[in-house]
Amino acid sequence: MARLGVNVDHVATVRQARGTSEPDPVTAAALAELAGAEGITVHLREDRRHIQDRDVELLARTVKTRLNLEMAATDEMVEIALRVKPHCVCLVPEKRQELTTEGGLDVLGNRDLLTRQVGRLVQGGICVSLFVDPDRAQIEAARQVGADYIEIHTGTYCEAAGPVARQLELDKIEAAIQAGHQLGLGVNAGHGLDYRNIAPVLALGGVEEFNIGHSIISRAVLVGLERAVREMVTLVKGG
Ligand SMILES: CC(=O)[C@@H](O)[C@H](O)COP(=O)(O)O
Ligand SMILES: NCC(=O)COP(=O)(O)O
Repeated sequence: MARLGVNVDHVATVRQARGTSEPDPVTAAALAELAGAEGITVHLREDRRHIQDRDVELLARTVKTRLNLEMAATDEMVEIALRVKPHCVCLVPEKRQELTTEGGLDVLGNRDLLTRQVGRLVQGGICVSLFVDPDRAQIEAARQVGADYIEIHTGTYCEAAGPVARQLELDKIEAAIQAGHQLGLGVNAGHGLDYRNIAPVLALGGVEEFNIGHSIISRAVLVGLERAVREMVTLVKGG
């Protein structure tokens, strides 16, 4: 049975919008684990737009399940990972202007860099995953550069308009899961998954961990709003 890893980046997005200390993604991670999450994911972006270094350091000490640190394959990030020792690092592409990750890593085009950075992380005892599009050539290259896992980018499937396009993307994900297994890689998946679009991907089987963030944090804001308002109404009424 697959595991759920909860990405708490967007708890930090709300905190950073005010520059205060709340809501704290470290507290959110603990609540996610209490609710049954079997992993916590954070993306420490080079521009520090949401998750901060302090979050990663505290999460590395407090997460009781598995901490999956998403990051670019830069020297700065590899040095942070080697110091804080998350259970797993997922190397992802980053562009300064993007709103969120727009695709998988070009492993084929960055073999030398990735071989070096994956090697440093593996030597440091950290399991390494590469965030890739569902593309056999990229998955083979992930194996060649020494990754333990791939995380299949599901964003294109999630955004596909109409059943034909969506089925096409689902077929690519199915082939990618098979390719990963044939090559002896662990297979995770994520990006853009929500309460509706996850079912067909789950039905494919073969995915060890789903990393999901935006849809869970968005839903938490709405399902938690009524209670939060009631608590403030009680205070305002002097209750
Ligand atoms: C790699 C991936 O698919 C996501 O975790 C993404 O990197 C999240 O980044 P944002 O939270 O900044 O959208
Ligand atoms: N790696 C995918 C992830 O961590 C969560 O992505 P999203 O659900 O926030 O799109």
